[in-house]
Amino acid sequence: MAVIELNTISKRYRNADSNAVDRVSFSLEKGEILALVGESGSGKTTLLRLIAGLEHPDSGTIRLGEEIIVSGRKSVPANKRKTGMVFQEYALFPHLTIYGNVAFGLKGLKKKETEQRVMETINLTGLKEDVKKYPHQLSGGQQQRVALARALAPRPELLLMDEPFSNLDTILRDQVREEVRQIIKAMGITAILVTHDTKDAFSTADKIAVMLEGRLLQLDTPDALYKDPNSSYVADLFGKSNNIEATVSPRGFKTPFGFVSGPKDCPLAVNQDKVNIFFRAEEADFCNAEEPHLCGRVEQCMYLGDHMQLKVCCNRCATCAGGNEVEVMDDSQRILLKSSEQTWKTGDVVRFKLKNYKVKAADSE
Ligand SMILES: Nc1ncnc2c1ncn2[C@@H]1O[C@H](COP(=O)(O)OP(=O)(O)OP(=O)(O)O)[C@@H](O)[C@H]1O
Repeated sequence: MAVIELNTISKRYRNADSNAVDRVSFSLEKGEILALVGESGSGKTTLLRLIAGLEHPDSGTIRLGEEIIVSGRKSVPANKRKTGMVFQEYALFPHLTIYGNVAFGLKGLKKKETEQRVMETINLTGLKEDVKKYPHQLSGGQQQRVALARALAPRPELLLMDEPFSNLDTILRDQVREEVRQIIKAMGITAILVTHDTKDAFSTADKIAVMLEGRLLQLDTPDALYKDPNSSYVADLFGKSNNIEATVSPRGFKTPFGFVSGPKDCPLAVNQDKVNIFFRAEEADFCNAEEPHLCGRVEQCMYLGDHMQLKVCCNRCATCAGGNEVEVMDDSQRILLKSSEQTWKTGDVVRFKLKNYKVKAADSE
């Protein structure tokens, strides 16, 4: 059984024109980490607060473990829900030691049990040397671990984290993400984190939910979201993508860059004349003229340190000297390719083949 299950949860703030959270449903299995990503105002924090019990939805139900915690007017109070919360600014108690901070949420346990639980959690989070220190004596990364230990000490069924890495500098952030993931995984806890940063989501989460205007656009594994996004919004959120128009023919797809051989059992190809071919820059391989290939001309080269990014125009575009016909260029006739070679220049002919691509309905964008 899923640890947490949301069913068509909606929330509209007083005097607002639209829902901050709009009919969101999903469930998570034990030990899964979910990242909620989306632009500012998309409803991520509101959704987290609804799960934590800091807000009440207008409709929908939430189940945590075996208990329905939200349904109609029923709402289990926040302090009775088996959730732990880590806030952006950590919210540690400055007058308490690390031990005191971690022990804070363990009221009700006997002294010996409390001691055992605190030390167990402190060991897991690598804070053993710091138990007697105060928060101001610790680095940002260490404070983050204290906040995590404090949330985990009561052994919640669900850990909620609101922008947990945003106070850390870039180098520390990479390290802390990894540590946080390892700790959560070691404890087998189900977790939801809210972040603006797609790198946080990719490196920490097992699944990512993309939100826009209160709605859940797509919830999938990082790999599936990257390689098979269900909308151009999701595709562009995780890096530049190529989405070229194509016409279906018996053996494949005619694109402005040439012919792409079709997979044998492509369901879209049967019923549709026009489709989109979707691929990431790194899913194209450069090749020579002897192999079957797609072809275009370099319109712009960008040196990006570890690779060159080539903006490539199809041969039919107005800006390409080699075009037989002049057409008005639209975005579908420009693509991005990645190259480790640094010898490209504007106007060069580029031949490439697609290692991977997805066929999408032309009207799916
Ligand atoms: N307490 C509130 N009262 C009224 N409106 C609110 C309140 N909190 C959030 N909102 C509105 O609800 C919508 C969703 O906000 P929310 O904070 O959940 O988004 P978010 O994705 O977490 O944004 P951010 O990344 O900037 O924190 C926004 O339009 C916001 O202005």
